[in-house]
Amino acid sequence: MSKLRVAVLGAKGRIGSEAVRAVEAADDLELVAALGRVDSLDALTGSGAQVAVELTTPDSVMDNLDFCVRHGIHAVVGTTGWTDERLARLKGWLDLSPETGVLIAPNFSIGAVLTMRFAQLAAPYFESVEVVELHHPNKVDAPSGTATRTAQLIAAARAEAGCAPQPDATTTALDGARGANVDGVPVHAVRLRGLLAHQEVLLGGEGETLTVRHDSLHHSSFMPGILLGCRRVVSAPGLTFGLEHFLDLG
Ligand SMILES: NC(=O)C1=CN([C@@H]2O[C@H](COP(=O)(O)OP(=O)(O)OC[C@H]3O[C@@H](n4cnc5c(N)ncnc54)[C@H](OP(=O)(O)O)[C@@H]3O)[C@@H](O)[C@H]2O)C=CC1
Ligand SMILES: O=C(O)C1=N[C@H](C(=O)O)C[C@H](O)C1
Repeated sequence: MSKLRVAVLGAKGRIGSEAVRAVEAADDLELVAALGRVDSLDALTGSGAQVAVELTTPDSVMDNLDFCVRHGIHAVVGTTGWTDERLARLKGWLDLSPETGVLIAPNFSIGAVLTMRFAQLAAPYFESVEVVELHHPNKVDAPSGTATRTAQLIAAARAEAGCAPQPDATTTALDGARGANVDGVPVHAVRLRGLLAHQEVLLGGEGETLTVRHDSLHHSSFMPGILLGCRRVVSAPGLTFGLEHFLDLG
């Protein structure tokens, strides 16, 4: 059986370099290009890449995806910075290339995907919910894509269940003291040397709290999700947002 031809964009970065090794080690995948910021995207078409793994920066990802979709190259995207406006632009490109698939995964680790699912499940049963994400200090964005997505899922679950807005009696606060407000859910971002990628969802009700915590201790935690994304995206045309759609979570 022929191997799936995979390229990595952002190949010298923290996660990109790990992805290069993971693709090289996979029996059913062939690494055909490993590109950095200065390399031409023509290497994608020249190498016959079928899937591009996009692990660059929020300022590069749109141009890279524009190129991939225009050339019918499927994409597995871990890069953050997704807004409604960016998603709409991407969907517009995909409409013109209906056989091409793009997976955007706010987080490729199974533990983080499950954290989001557990938080979504628990959120309607508690009066208060806050998200705390903790990352290495070289991370360019805040809050993390995972924390933003987690808060959006929590807010949607609470709205669907008819929950009242959560109480917050703060009348004075220093700017930022209550974190960022994502759809009504406070999200706090910690940047600390020694950390990699961590998240806590704190839920509080009368006389009890529940904490859902996930820790990525090494970039290897993201690799099974990236490899699964490569294998599945080729038969999933259009936009898939979230790795959970490629997992059988029941
Ligand atoms: N979804 C998930 O599970 C995960 C997502 N991420 C996300 O992935 C992204 C990368 O993170 P991280 O590896 O830590 O960041 P790094 O800064 O370590 O890596 C980014 C790399 O991309 C390169 N780059 C920038 N622009 C381009 C371009 N146009 N073409 C090719 N390469 C380019 C950079 O090169 P240069 O240094 O020259 O600028 C750099 O080597 C972030 O958005 C991060 O949040 C990270 C981990 C997990
Ligand atoms: O930059 C990182 O490191 C990570 N980025 C992603 C995010 O913003 O959620 C995923 C993970 O948290 C690691």
